[in-house]
Amino acid sequence: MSAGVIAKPAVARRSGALRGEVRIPGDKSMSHRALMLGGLAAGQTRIGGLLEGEDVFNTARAMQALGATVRKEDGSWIVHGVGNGALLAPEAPLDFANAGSGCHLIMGLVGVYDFATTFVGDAALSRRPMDCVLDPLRQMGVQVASAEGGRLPVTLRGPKTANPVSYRLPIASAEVKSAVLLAGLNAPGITTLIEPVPTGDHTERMLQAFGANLTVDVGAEGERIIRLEGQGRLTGQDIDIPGDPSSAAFPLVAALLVPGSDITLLNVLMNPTRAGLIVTLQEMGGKIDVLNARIQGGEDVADLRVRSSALKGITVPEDRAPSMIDEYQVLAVAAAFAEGHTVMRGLEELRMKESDRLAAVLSGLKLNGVDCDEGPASLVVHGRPGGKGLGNAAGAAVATRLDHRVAMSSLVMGLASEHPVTVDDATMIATSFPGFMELMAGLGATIE
Ligand SMILES: O=C(O)C1=C[C@@H](OP(=O)(O)O)[C@@H](O)[C@H](O)C1
Ligand SMILES: C=C(OP(=O)(O)O)C(=O)O
Repeated sequence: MSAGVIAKPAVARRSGALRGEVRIPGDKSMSHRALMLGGLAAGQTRIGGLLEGEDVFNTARAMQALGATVRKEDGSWIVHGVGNGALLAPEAPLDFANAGSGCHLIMGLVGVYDFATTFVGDAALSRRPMDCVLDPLRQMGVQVASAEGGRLPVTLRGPKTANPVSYRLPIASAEVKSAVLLAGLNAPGITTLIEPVPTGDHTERMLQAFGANLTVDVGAEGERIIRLEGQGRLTGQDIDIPGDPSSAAFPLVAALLVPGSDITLLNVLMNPTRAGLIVTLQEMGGKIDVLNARIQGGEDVADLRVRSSALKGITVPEDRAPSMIDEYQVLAVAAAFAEGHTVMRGLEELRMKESDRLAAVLSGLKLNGVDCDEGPASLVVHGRPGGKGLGNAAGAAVATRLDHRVAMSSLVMGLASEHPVTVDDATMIATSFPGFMELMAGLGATIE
């Protein structure tokens, strides 16, 4: 719950078959980047399909504080940028509330400028260590002042001229990669980023679309080597943002679990660096048909027909984690209804999100009768097909810990469990999926 907002509990009950066709709201990762690059580029950027969620609005406000103008006109968002290298010093701290991606990326974007910028956030964001981004920025010559453990509030002041670095990502994180690349935009010469395991590539794609000189090569050990020439010209673009696969995940898993369901999710981003959940659920026996596969604005997009399915537990390949990092909680819910065990490994990053998501998912599942085990970076779920005995008949509520995805995945679980599933607070859902309740109700889900 953000400061000043009253907690709103919610309860999901076993539903009849889910039916219908729905459009998924815009991709959050692309929405952040479109506002940032639009605000930086010279001229006008028009964004269609922007996610109108709290996280994205905080990025829009930050870009305004840095000199861009942002307004809505005829259903699209119009951004006028300042030109690469010409961001203005903000007059007040930039408040990112719950949004890690907005905060991490803008630390890179503006942290290398020769003025002070302060970053603040809500209790969940203030708990998240920022060193993953602060370390490479220090190497670029940025002075960092932070609360203990590299936490918010953080103040950054760039040098007169930033050093372009060659940086090997120590963790598989699209946010860290993007922060370094965005910082490289304001450093003379070539910034090189070496990525041992591929992560979400929206920053690379969008930088190229805005005119940056950016190349991607594959090294001898299969690593991606990204080179960006700093201080080049960026020019405003027209961008159409497809639906967010991380949001599509909730109605998708609900339809797999609720008997008799048959739904279609329209306009879903299918970029392979983001589509790990769909592949995993198909391997578990999920009936997911990829329809009308097409390229839209340089990205793979498709419609997904999803029918209820008898799922089987699998071992999820560890190297798939970056392509479904935000989807493990709802995958754990799917696994709770699958025959056999589902093993998920390589999840250390999950402890650094809005909540310690491994701990949160484990306690939510246990509260609702699921048999599961947690390791330092792993989760094993022992499924119960049909959901018999799952849910919490006494109405005990899952603690959502300021985490939108804990709230949504728990509610999905309640739609197929024998007993209801209750969450203590659904307000955070507005950060990434403001129309979640209405969309689910439109498909026939019973969530109050
Ligand atoms: O690049 C992005 O927009 C994101 C990358 C992921 O974070 P990490 O790269 O830190 O794992 C993901 O969890 C987050 O929701 C969005
Ligand atoms: C981790 C997430 O986002 P962020 O890092 O932007 O807070 C998320 O949306 O699940």
